[in-house]
Amino acid sequence: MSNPSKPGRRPHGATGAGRGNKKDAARAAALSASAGAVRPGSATERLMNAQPRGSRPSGERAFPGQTSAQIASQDKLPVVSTYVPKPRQPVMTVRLDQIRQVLEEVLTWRFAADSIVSHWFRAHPKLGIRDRAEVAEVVYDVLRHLRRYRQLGESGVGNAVRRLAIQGAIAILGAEKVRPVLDVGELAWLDRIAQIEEQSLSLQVRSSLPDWLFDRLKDMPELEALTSALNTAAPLDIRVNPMKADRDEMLADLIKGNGVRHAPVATPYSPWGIRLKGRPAMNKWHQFEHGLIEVQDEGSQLLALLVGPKRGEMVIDFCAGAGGKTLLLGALMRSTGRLYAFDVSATRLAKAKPRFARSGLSNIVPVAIEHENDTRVRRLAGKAQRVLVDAPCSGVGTLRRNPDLKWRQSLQSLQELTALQTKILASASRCVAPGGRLVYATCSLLKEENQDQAELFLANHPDFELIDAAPILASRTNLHIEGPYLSLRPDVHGTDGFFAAIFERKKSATLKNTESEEIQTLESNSLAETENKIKISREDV
Ligand SMILES: C[S@@+](CC[C@H](N)C(=O)[O-])C[C@H]1O[C@@H](n2cnc3c(N)ncnc32)[C@H](O)[C@@H]1O
Repeated sequence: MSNPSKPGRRPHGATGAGRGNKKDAARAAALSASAGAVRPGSATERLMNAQPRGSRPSGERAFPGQTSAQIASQDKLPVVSTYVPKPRQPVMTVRLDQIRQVLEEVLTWRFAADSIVSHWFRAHPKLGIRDRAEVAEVVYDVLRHLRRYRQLGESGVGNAVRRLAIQGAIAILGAEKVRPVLDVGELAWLDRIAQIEEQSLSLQVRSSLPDWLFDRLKDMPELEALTSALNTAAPLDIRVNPMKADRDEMLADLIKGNGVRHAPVATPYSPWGIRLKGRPAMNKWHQFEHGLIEVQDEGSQLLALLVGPKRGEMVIDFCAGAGGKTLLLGALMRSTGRLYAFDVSATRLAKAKPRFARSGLSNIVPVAIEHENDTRVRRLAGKAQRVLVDAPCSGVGTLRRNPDLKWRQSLQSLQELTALQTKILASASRCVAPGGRLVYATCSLLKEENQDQAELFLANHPDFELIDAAPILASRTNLHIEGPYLSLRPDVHGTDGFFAAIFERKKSATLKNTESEEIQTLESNSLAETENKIKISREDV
């Protein structure tokens, strides 16, 4: 953090002695007023007597009898400043206050934690990289352990958010750095909570889960391992662009180049993944700028294998968002065919555009739709060989990266999300051609959003059948799952929590009346005359 009172830093406007600018006289006057007795021959005395350099005729010495070496050394006098430092606060005092400020914003839950943190950093541009990292890491630690920290904080006094900041700072930065800046009351409180046995706290509190979420996870096997993994920061997974790079070559390049400090290793399952430690500023790497690599969790990479798009096909990424999965699908299609990237959020699609540009893909058609049943969706009824629904979901599988989600979601939002997922899945399924596949995916661990949705879909869509994900993955990776669904867990697979189900539209399926009517209407509206009689141009979709 920028601190004007730091030793060695010159306050704004202070210049080196002997520079001879107009401020020298005033500075000398100030010095004489403040310095008291000036030691004869000292640097201060020389500074006070020095003429501004510009006023000295060329070649004339400042003091008769001075050698040129003495004059030269006079130009290198130590910095003397009129700055009177305020009593300095210890760095940790400032840090705790910064963390408290950010937490107070985040805990309103009005916006996602990552946007609040970035916004706060933009408002404090003088913070250095390390300052930012410390603030962000502690804020995220507090979000991960909020319920436990709140319970332990109850026995303290004063500002409750500060007590959260203290617990987070101790966990991330160490008690030896934090304790020296605490007051007696805070130290006594810390000593009291240190006596509490961790196991005496309920599992809900220990794992810092809200009740609605705990109730839904509690019957999962190895619950403590799961919750502990969800409360641990994730590594950074990146993916090579198969159109432009080879994973092994990229790995070698990173190991000897800009990735060396982040211990890059191949991800265990995805053929395109590389895992990095820490938080590299990867968006400044030339490999990123040239579209050779992208950030993508290994679980998301595996989804593309389940979709399995081929060259020349028509494929729809129904909830494309910022295009993470679209990019890999497009590359697997070798930039041929047509890949529609639908989303109701034009803002998210706009964020995808620079990624599409970097990737070098030319087969992607981004389309901002009004809702899942938009006319532009209905025009594609029965046309697509592959449709991916990466559905909006609770995001419980991504708590390692987005710990605020567990506090920002609720039972009510979960119910709204599941209703939306059902509707999106039904609409998207209409786009699937007979014999084509629909992949439904979430980054959730919750049965309501996963298995229950898959079963409901199958019950309501007898023209679709479930395809086992296990052999598809076994043929391309060394990931062996039970099937028929893909369920990934951070504690077992080292990825975010993911779910995917594959449905195939029976070859014998005939388009439902409503679907054929939609096509006929569109044809009679003279949108026809392209492949399969329905024209969906890049412009009009
Ligand atoms: C899990 S995110 C998708 C992430 C994206 N596939 C990626 O890999 O970056 C879900 C997306 O669904 C979109 N969405 C929400 N409601 C939708 C709807 N009714 N139809 C289509 N997309 C919708 C959201 O805007 C959001 O971008």
